[in-house]
Amino acid sequence: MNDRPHARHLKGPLPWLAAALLLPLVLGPYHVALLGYIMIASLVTLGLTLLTGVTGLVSFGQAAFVGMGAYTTAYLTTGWQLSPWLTLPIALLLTGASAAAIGAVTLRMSGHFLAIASLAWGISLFYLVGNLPWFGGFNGLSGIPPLTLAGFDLRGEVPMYYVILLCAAASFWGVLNLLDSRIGRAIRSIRHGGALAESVGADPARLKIAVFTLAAMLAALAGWLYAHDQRFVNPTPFGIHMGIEYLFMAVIGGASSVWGAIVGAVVVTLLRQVLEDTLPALLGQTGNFEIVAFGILMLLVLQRARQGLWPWLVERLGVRRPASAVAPMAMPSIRTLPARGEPVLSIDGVQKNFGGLVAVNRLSFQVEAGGILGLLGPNGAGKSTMFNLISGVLNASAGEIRFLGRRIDRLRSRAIASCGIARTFQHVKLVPSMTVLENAALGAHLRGRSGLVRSVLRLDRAEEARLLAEAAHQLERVGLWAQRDELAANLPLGQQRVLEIARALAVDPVVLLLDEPAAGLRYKEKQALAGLLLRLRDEGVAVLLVEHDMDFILGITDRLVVMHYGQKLAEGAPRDVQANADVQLAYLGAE
Ligand SMILES: Nc1ncnc2c1ncn2[C@@H]1O[C@H](COP(=O)(O)OP(=O)(O)OP(=O)(O)O)[C@@H](O)[C@H]1O
Repeated sequence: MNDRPHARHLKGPLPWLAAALLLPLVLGPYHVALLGYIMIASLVTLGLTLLTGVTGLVSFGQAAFVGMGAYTTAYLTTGWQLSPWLTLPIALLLTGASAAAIGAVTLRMSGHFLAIASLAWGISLFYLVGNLPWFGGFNGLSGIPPLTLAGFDLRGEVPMYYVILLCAAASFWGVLNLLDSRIGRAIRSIRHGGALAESVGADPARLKIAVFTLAAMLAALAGWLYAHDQRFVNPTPFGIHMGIEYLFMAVIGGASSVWGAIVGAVVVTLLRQVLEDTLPALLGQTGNFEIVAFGILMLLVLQRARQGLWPWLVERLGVRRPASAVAPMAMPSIRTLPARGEPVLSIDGVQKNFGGLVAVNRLSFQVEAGGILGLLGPNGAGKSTMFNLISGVLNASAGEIRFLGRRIDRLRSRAIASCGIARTFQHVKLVPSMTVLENAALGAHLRGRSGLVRSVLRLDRAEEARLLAEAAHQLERVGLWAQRDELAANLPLGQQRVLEIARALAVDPVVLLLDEPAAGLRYKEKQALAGLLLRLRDEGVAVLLVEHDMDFILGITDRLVVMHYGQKLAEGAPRDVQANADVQLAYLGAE
């Protein structure tokens, strides 16, 4: 893909930043002020990009957080005469803390429940501020002091433009850094189901709250800038209609892309300006007719460019990411593998009921270090349920599961991953918008330590290079090195399964749980996979395999457990199990 003749690469944001620095030299005060306003809006939209486009959480309430930032500084600078530079961290912390509290309650909800909750907090904060006398009610607060720096008064369009530009550039830089980090990859995986993030040891619930808090803090920064730019605040610009307009900006610009935040803010703000100026004259009466035009634009974008204008433009121009400059290098292992033959997983009388259905019925078996155990059974026998019980996606109704003697059947998936139990999924779970390399690096999540702040400030680069080198090593190991810069969505299904194995190997597993890894692979690819699994076995890794391909499973497993209606029908060496009359009747006979 990257060597397509017409492929162009993004030059990076520096030329744009240079242009933005020079614009006030050629534009008049009105347009400089308009640009400042657009950049303030793009800060809120940037937060929404993180929240909605990247993490998949819809919020109509972002304008309320803008208001929180604006009112905090308005109140403290006019009522308490605090310096605006002091009110900035106060506004950020207060809004961040409120968002964390709101997020802890509402982010458990998903889908439309969260969107409805965001409407609720957006509306309540609007009326709360409007009705509190010390915030000036619906008349608002005026006399907000201008920003000053080393004795210089920064009032006026041009000085404020540069302050806003500095804040916006720093925020975009921080968010880009975050998305290009260990934490960023985990955040990007969340919208594809918490099970994926948990399977590599990340905590989706905490990450969601962190993203929500960060988005609210970006909105608060926008509010602080707005208050000192306008020097007057009232509740109107922070109402629910603005919350919806910010969401329009994110979706129209392209909610999954950071640069879409700017495109959306530019398009919606300019369009509103033009429509507000022209529509009353055209229609002969005043009213919020621009909302109708936004609605139509939104429909057009959703019809023609569902991902938003920026991704649409990138695709049309054939812009490609530059190739990754990473060399494969394995990280030191974080665990010592148990001695060959030692039982690592002990399943003891495990049962799982779904209402009246017993999907797994008092099943017992062991998985040993340096061995490949195949779990067989006809459709509906309970194999995937057993997988999900071991990996912590489901809790057992009865029985015990032990890993190296320690009970794990009450642990969550991420705790199980941190023990060194890595898995793939029957229905492939990848982050389609991330490259093959990034998807593999997701598996190395627990092998890094850098948190959100270090990632935002780009202090994680040395660790990040090690994680990517490890991911590259695993891609080389499974035969996907050549595809490292390809988007995961562009791989054929068989290779997507192999990529899941690379991601699982990056966990540095003691046990590898593979759910139908050979499904969709061609003959040669199956042979390569068999070779890889045998090498892993020889290195001492324990492999538990669910597979329907008989030749594949008979060729590589040391032992087989056959399930039927949730129960164990047979266990033993592959050839013995194959010859077992009960198995032939129940399963092999049906082949
Ligand atoms: N979450 C669930 N709720 C209710 N029933 C379920 C659930 N998950 C699985 N089952 C049922 O449990 C039984 C075992 O399903 P499971 O998916 O574990 O079988 P399997 O052996 O993996 O089958 P396949 O090879 O088709 O994937 C089936 O009857 C299935 O319908």
